[in-house]
This record gives sequence, C-alpha cells and structure tokens, in this order.
Amino acid sequence: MSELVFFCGTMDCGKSTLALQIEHNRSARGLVGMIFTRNDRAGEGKLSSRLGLVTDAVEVGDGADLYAHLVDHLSQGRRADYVIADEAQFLDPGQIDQLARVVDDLDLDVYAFGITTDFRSKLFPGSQRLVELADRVEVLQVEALCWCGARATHNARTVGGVMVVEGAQVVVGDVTGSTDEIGYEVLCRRHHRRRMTAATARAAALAPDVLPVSSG
Ligand SMILES: Nc1ncnc2c1ncn2[C@@H]1O[C@H](COP(=O)(O)OP(=O)(O)O)[C@@H](O)[C@H]1O
Ligand SMILES: Cc1cn([C@H]2C[C@H](O)[C@@H](COP(=O)(O)O)O2)c(=O)[nH]c1=O
Repeated sequence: MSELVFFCGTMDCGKSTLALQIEHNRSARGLVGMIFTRNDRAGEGKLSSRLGLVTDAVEVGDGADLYAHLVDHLSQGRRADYVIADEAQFLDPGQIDQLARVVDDLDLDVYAFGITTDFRSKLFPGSQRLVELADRVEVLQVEALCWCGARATHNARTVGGVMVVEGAQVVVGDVTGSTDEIGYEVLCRRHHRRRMTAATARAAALAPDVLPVSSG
C-alpha cells in the first residue's frame, strides 16, 4: 500500500540529505522518481544538501497542480515510480492534498520533507496540512543542536546574530551565521522563548556586570 510520509525536523537536521539518499537507493534499483522542490537555496529546479549533493528537480510554482503534473507525465508514457517533495513547507495546503491524491489514486509513495514551524514557531500551512494528511510523520533522528548543547527544536531568524520576530513567513536563507544579513539559527525551546542566540549568549557572558568581582 502506498504512503504519504512527512519527514520533518528543524533546519539543518539532514532532511534534504535523506531525500537524496532515498532517491539514490531507488534509482540504483532502476526506479524512477518525480522530484519536486520549491525555493531551494541552490536555485530554481534544484534539490540540494549541505553535504554538497544536488540533483535536478521540478520547481513547484504558485498554483501548480502536482496531481495533474503526474497524470500528464504518466499519460505521455513516461515513468514515475515514487515522488519526493523537498521544502514541502513552502507548498500550499491544496498542493499537499494533491500529493495525498497521488498516493491514493495513482498508488505512488510520496516522501515529503520540510520544517514544521517558522521563525515565530508557527506551523507553515503546507506542513500543517502534511501533519493532517500524512500516513506517517517521521521526525529526523540526527539531532541539530542548540548552542547550549540541548536538542534544537525551533528555528530562529537572526539579523546580525540577533533573533527577530517580525517579518514575512518566507525568507530563503541558511544557518551559516553571517554578519548583517538575515540568517537562521536552530535553538532549543527555552532559548527560542528567551530569544537567546549564540551571539547574544556570548555577549551576555562577556558583559561587565557578570564578570567576577575581585574581593581585594
Ligand atoms: N562538513 C560537514 N561534515 C559532516 N556533516 C555535515 C557537514 N555539513 C553539514 N553536515 C550535515 O548535514 C546536515 C544538514 O543536511 P541538510 O540535508 O542540508 O539539512 P536540511 O535539509 O535538514 O536543512 C547537518 O545537520 C550535518 O549533519
Ligand atoms: C524558519 C524559516 C525558514 N525559512 C526558510 C529558510 C530556508 O530557505 C528554508 C529551510 O531550509 P532547510 O533546508 O530546512 O534548511 O526555509 C523561511 O522561509 N521562514 C522561516 O520562518
């Protein structure tokens, strides 16, 4: 029986790497995948991992019908044995319904990968629909870590290392701490709630009022 599986986790926990491994293992056995993505950092029509692997993919545009795309593809006599959808948080809820229909009506496995919550710890609409519809939700087991060493569960958006809580839900970016630009950092819930990033924790530790006071 085919399945809709949602592989989720924070940013930088290995979702795209797993998507590429699933693709590699199936194509090594002669299966052909249909790979969808949206807004990958490597550019349009790419599925990329921080480990350096990248593959071509179909860029999903606003209003694209993923079920119709597969039906067209198959009716032209072309193959698709399974479907991968990376950056699935950026798909709209209707597109997630279309993926569920691919499973039920075309009998193809669909593996979707994405972050569940945004920088304000609110569900992305696409991820919410995946949680509602998926046969299985798998949280990735390679833990991304907060600067404090705890398991990272939340995604923070930063500007110059400082966590921000205002702005558009979608801003493509990375976790490599850049200076003034918008970036991201994964945090545990405690430090996300306190808006304490690695940079602000470091600054607080160096502040004069917390330096040891000499008794002499
Ligand atoms: N230089 C490196 N050496 C080993 N592993 C790395 C390196 N850079 C990144 N990684 C691994 O890749 C993971 C990120 O993989 P990626 O698939 O890009 O994540 P996601 O799609 O979840 O954002 C990191 O959590 C880490 O485990
Ligand atoms: C938290 C958050 C993230 N994004 C963007 C940033 C990245 O481009 C992707 C996540 O990619 P990854 O492969 O999982 O690292 O999502 C965003 O647009 N809005 C957010 O709130």
